[in-house]
Amino acid sequence: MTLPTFVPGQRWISETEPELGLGIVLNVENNRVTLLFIASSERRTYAVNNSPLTRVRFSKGDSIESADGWKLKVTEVREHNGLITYEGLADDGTPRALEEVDLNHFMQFNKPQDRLFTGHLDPSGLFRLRYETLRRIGQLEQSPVRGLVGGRTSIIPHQIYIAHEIAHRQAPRVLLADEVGLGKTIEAGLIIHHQLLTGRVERILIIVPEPLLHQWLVEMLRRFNLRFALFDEERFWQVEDANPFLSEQLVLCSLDFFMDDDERQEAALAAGWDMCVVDEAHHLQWSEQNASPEYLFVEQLGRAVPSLLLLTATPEQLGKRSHFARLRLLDPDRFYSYDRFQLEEMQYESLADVINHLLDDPELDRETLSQLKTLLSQDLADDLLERLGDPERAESARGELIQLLLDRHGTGRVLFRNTRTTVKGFPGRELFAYPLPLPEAYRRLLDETQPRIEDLLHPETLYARNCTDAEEWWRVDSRVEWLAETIKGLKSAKVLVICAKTRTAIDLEEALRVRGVRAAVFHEQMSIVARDRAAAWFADVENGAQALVCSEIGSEGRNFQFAHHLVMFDLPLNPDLLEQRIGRLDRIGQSETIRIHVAYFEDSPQSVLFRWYDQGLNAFSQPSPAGLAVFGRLGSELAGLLRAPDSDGETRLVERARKLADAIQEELHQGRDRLLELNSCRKEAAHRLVRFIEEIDREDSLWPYLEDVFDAYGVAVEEHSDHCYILRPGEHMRTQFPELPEDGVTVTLDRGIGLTREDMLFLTWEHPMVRGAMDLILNSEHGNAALSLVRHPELPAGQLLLEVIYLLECTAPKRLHIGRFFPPTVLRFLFDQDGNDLSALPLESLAEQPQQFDREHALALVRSKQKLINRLIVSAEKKARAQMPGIIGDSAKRMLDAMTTELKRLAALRRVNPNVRQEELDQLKENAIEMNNCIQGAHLRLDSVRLVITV
Ligand SMILES: Nc1ncnc2c1ncn2[C@@H]1O[C@H](COP(=O)(O)OP(=O)(O)OP(=O)(O)O)[C@@H](O)[C@H]1O
Repeated sequence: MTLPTFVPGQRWISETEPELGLGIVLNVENNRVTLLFIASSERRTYAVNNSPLTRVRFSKGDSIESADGWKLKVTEVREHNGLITYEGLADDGTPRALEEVDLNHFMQFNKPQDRLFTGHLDPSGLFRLRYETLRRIGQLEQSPVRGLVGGRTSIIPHQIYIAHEIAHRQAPRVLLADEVGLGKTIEAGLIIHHQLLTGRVERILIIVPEPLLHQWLVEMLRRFNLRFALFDEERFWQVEDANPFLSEQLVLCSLDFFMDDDERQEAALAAGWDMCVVDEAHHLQWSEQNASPEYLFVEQLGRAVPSLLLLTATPEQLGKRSHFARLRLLDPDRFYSYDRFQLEEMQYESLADVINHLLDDPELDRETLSQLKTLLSQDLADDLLERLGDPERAESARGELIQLLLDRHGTGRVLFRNTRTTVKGFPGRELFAYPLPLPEAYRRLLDETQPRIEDLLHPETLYARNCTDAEEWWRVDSRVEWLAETIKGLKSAKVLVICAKTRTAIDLEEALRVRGVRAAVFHEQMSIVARDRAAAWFADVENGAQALVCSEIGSEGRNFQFAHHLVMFDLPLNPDLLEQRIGRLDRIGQSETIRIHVAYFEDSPQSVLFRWYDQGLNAFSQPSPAGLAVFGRLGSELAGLLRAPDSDGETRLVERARKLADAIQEELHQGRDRLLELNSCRKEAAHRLVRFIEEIDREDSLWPYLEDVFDAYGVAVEEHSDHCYILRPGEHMRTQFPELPEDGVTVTLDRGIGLTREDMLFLTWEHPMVRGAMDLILNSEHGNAALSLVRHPELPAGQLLLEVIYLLECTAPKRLHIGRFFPPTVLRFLFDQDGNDLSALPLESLAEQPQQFDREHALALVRSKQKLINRLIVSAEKKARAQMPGIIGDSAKRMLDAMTTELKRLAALRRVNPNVRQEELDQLKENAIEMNNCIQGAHLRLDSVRLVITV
C-alpha cells in the first residue's frame, strides 16, 4: 500500500467525521499530519500511515465554490508540488483559477455522487436499509390505516371506523358521542395520533373536567406515546413575558382552569392551535337566554381553531337545544337554525327509509327513486343517479349517494354515536334491589318541612341541614348499615359506590371506616393528586381499598371496569346520569356481568323513582335511548308523584313511561338512530380496515427491518421471550439511538403482549423509536453511496452495474397536507456498464457477497469509472423524468377529485344555507389551485447510488 503524501495547504476530508467540513493540512511531522477544519473550528492530528482521510480532488465538469462565495465550473485541473489549481469559468463567464487552499471550508460531501467519488462508501447493508426505509415511508404515507396502527389498543371496529372516517378529513370538526364506555377517549387518541403523524396538526389543546386530567395524560402517553404538558396555575406562570401556551405543542388543561380568568382564556385564544379537543362536552351548557361561560369560551376557541373534537356520551343530557348549540359550535354553516334542525329531524324516518333501500334493494322502486331525487334536488347529483342504472358502477354510486344523503340531511358529518346494540359483546347487567324502611327521623322531617325534590331524593342532606345538633345522618340512615353489610358480604370483591352529593360521599367513607370496611373516597373537592391516589388505592388488587365511594361528578369519565359491583346509594333524576354511573363499570374491558345494587326507601319518593327506572324505562338492564325524551315529556308528572306519592298514579305513570319509551325507541330506531347507526359504523368498511390492520400486525416485516437497523447502528439485542426483546446501547453504537434509554428497554412486537405488558414498549411502524430510526437514516447521508459485490444467476461475473435511487418529492406549505395526494415516491434504476436497463431485477435478487474492498482500491475503481458512472446517472435521471408526468398526473387527479367533491358539497350546502360564505368556496378553489401548482412542481432528487460488481 502506498502511503498518502500530505502537503501543507492540501484539502482533505475525514471519512469518519465528514460533518467537520473541508480540512486543510497545517503540517506534517514525525509521521503525523495535523489538519485544521475551519468550518467547525476543529484541529485533528492523525498518523500518516493510518488516517481516515480522503483527498479532495475535483474533476473537469465539476462546479466548485471559493471561500469568498464565487463559483467555478472546472475545465482544467493542474497539480504542482502536491497542490492543485482548478481552472475554469466563473459565474459571470470570465476565466478564473482557484487554488485548493481557497476552496469553501464549509463544503459538504453529503450528496451521493460526492461521497462516491471521494470514497465515502458505506457498507451495502446501509444502502439497502436506506432503500427499504424510503420504500416503507412511501407505503406508510399511503396506507389507509396510517396513524391507526401504532396505539397500544385493541383493534375495535367501530373505533377504527370512526377514527379513519374523521382523521382523513382536513381540519375535522365532530362530536364523538358513543354511548358511555365505548371508547371515545381512544377514538380521540387515534384521531390525534393520525393527524400528528401525518403532519396535519402540530399544536393541540385538550380540555377536560379536572377529575379526568390525569387519566387523559396517562392514556395519551401509555396508549399513544404522546406526551402532553399538563397546564395548571403553577405551570402557566412559569413562563414570563410570553404566551405560556406557546412553550408547548401538546397541552392538557381543565375547563375550570380557564373559567373566571380572562388572561388564560386570551392566552389560549391567541396560541395558534391546530386542534382543540373538549371532553364531557355536555357541560357546555347553552340556552337562548343564557349561554354558559364555558360554552362561550369554547365557541371562541372553535372560531380560532380549525379542528374541533367534542366528546360526550350524553349529548342531550342538558336538553335538545343545548345539543343543537354544540353542533353549531362544530359547523355553524350546517346548523344555523334550531327550527330547521327540528324540522329536519322529523324527516329522518323517510331519509332512513331511502338509505335502507339503497343499502338492501337490488332494484330501487319508483317511489324511492323519486324520494331520492327530491332529497338531492339541490345537489347536482344527476351523474350519480345515472350511474345507478349501470351494473358496473352502481355499487360505488350507491355508496356515494348514501354519503351525500347523510351529509346533507342528517347530522352525518358531525355526529358519531355507536351504541351497545350495534357494538355488541358487552357483558350483561344484573339488578339487585334492596327496599329498606324509611327511617323515622327522615319521615318526621319530610312531614314537617316543605322539602324540595332534591331533599326528597336525598333526605340525608335535609337532615344534615336541619338537625345540626342531632346525631350524624349516617347513624340514623338504614342504608348505611345495609351498605356496610353488603360490601362485607361480597368478601374481597371490589365495590364502586356512587351517590349524588359530595357531602354524602365524604360522610359515607367515614361511616364505612367506622364499620370496618376499607373504603376510599373520590369527589370533586379533592385535589387531583388525592383523587388519583384514591383511585389507585381502589385499583390495587393486593392491598387496596375494597370500596370506593364516589360523588356523581367525581366519577364521570373514569375507568373502573376492573370492579364488577356497583352500588347506587341513591338515584339521580336525570336518566343520562344513571347511565353515566353504570358506565363506570360497563365499559370496554369489563369481563363479568355487572351487579347493580340499588337501595331505596320503601313507600317514599325513592321507591317511585326506582320503579320509574326499573319498570318504566328499563334503565338498569340496558341503556335506555328514549330515557331522556320520556323524562322530558313526563318529568313534571313524575315530579308531582315524587312530591305526593300515590300508588295508583304511580302504576299509571310507570305504564305510560314504558309505552312511551317503547314508541320513542321504535321511532328513533326507524329514524334518527338508524341514521346515526349507519353513519357511525359502516360495518363492511370497518371490518375491511380491521382486517387491514390485523394483516399488518401479522405481516412480520418490522422485526427483520429493525434487526438490520439495530445492527447498522450498534444497538445490542437480546431475546427476552416470544416476540419480546431487550435492547441496549451496544459498545459500538454509532450515535444516540432514538427512544433508547442508557440502561436499555424491553420491547414487544405483539399487540396482545403490548396490551397486557405496559412495562414493555409496543413497537409498530408508527412507534417513535421506529420513526426516529427512519429519520436518523434519511436525515443523514448513511447509505447514500455504496459499493458491493453481488451474485445473480442471470448476470455474468465481472460486470459493473450502477444502481441509482431517485426520489420524486413535492414541496408544499404544511397546511395543504400534500402528502395525502403526493407521498415521496421512490424510483429505482439499475444499469449495466453498456447502459442496458436492468431495473426489472429487484434489489433483493442481487445476492450480496461478503468480500470487503480495501478503501484505496475502491476509490481507485470509482475514480477510474467516474465518467461511466456520471453517464449512467444521467441515463437514470432521464428515465426518472420520463416517469414524472404519469406520477404527477395521477396525483393531481386524486387531489382534484377530492377537492371537487368537497367543493360540490359546500356549493350544495350553500344553496340550502345562505350562511355558507362565498369566500369559503373561493378558499377551497385557491387551495386546489395551489396544490396543483405544487404537484406540478414536484422535483427529482438523487438519493443514493451503489456501484455493483458481479462475481
Ligand atoms: N381499543 C381499545 N383497546 C384497549 N382498551 C380500550 C379500547 N377502547 C377502550 N378501551 C378502554 O375502555 C375504557 C373506556 O374507554 P374510554 O374511556 O375511551 O371510553 P369513553 O367512551 O370515553 O367513556 P366515558 O363515556 O365514560 O367518557 C377505558 O379503560 C379504555 O382504556
